[in-house]
Amino acid sequence: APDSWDWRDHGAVSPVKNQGMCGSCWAFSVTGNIEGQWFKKTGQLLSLSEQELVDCDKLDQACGGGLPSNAYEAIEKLGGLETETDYNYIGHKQSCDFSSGKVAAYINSSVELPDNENEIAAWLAEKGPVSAALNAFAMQFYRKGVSHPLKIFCNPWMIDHAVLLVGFGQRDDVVFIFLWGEDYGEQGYYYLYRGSRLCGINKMCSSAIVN
Ligand SMILES: CCC[C@@H](/C=C/S(=O)(=O)c1ccccc1)NC(=O)[C@H](Cc1ccccc1)NC(=O)N1CCC(N2CCOCC2)CC1
Repeated sequence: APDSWDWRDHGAVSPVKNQGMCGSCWAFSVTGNIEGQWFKKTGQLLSLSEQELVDCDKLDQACGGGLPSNAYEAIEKLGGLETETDYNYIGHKQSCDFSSGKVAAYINSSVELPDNENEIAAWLAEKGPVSAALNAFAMQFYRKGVSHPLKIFCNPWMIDHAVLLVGFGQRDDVVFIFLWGEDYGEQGYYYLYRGSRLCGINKMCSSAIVN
């Protein structure tokens, strides 16, 4: 893997979004990953719909939480994702308003990444931004710089938040974590120390596959 990589420099990451008062991080994590996979396949960066998942993904619990693995399966069954413009974000669950004629991006399958941080970095640099999950405890205190919470405050077995990894290595060998709302952290980004498997960031990395 290269010493550092940042998909924001390569046009694979849409502008920072804000999920509002809805626990839809799982949907944002997955749309961000699929935006990157679609970009890699077509060269086109689309902003894809989280609201479609909140309303139509019956395997997950809308604003009450979800799992990226369920969301990939739901997207395959639905037939794909509409754009943010066609199915815009409301921030609470409504009746499903999906129309297959408006599908802008599809996926064929999904993959779980290994839990080795170097292998995750290599995969990310080659294939695109990665859906990840972690214990979000330390995030609530984060303002800027490289977060290096003590393990006792960030139990890697208490994973409760899904995010999108977009890069690594610019500073103290960190992993960039894309968050929601640009007034959060550093322009909407959270930098976590890489190399100690902090907060379980390595345990649930995944990606959609677009053939
Ligand atoms: C209330 C849900 C909050 C939401 C997103 C958090 S959040 O609100 O975006 C946020 C933003 C900033 C800091 C901290 C948290 N969290 C989730 O969706 C998390 C994300 C996650 C957790 C663990 C592994 C992978 C991904 N998922 C969850 O909360 N859930 C996962 C599935 C679970 N199902 C219950 C029924 O049986 C099947 C499983 C329901 C809860």
